Amino acid sequence: MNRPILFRQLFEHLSSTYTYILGCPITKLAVIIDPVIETADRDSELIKELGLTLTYGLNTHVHADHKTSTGELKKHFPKMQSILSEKSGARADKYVAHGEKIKAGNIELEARATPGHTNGCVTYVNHAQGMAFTGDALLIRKCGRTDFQQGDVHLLYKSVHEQIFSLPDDYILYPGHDYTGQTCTSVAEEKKFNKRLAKSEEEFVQLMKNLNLPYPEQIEKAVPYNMRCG
Ligand SMILES: N[C@@H](CCC(=O)N[C@@H](CSS)C(=O)NCC(=O)O)C(=O)O
Ligand SMILES: [Fe+2]
Repeated sequence: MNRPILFRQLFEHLSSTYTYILGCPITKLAVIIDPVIETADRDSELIKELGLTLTYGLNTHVHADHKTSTGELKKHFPKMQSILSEKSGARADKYVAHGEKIKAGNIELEARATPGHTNGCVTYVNHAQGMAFTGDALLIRKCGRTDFQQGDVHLLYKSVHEQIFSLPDDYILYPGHDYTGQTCTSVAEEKKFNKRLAKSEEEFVQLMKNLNLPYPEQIEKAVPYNMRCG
């Protein structure tokens, strides 16, 4: 019998960040995606309760709105290695390139480079379960902003259309944040209903120019911390 993977979606309310745990039921090896410093103890306790050991701590990008807990989690799981894109320019134990596979027992994630929100953004795709972890490249019905950290509106449009919308329609997409209480979406839904990316590139560029969002409250502290502590 193919036993289902262990999967948890966790929320950190100060930055509205989602953290994901994926564990192999046989080897008990696990990965965590986008863990947050404020919830490091909660996450490590849950991982231990599930009988799992962390192999990798993945960041989808260098976050601007919160500090990552990949450094902190190494205190609980000394063999854990942090992972970031080779394009991020930040410190990490291991760098991933486009197309590279990350394995922990029967968990396998394909790293797809999805730059545009930052130049080091990665979407991690679990083909066996039909799931993708998009970080801030794609949020439910919207997307990450492109007005700091080497943001590039044209590149984001290309990344999402070529690397995320090209996945099978029924793949479930798990975002880096949600500010409206939603948890996940699907490729089919976002191709049809995304308020920014379902539009033409020209319309998308205009929309993104006029977002007028205030900078994240923690940006001054979070970016330098995440550059050296992944
Ligand atoms: N108010 C929040 C920050 C909100 C924000 O800017 N979110 C980012 C993702 S975190 S880098 C974003 O890209 N948002 C796009 C959007 O349309 O909401 C805070 O102060 O932390
Ligand atoms: Fe971000």
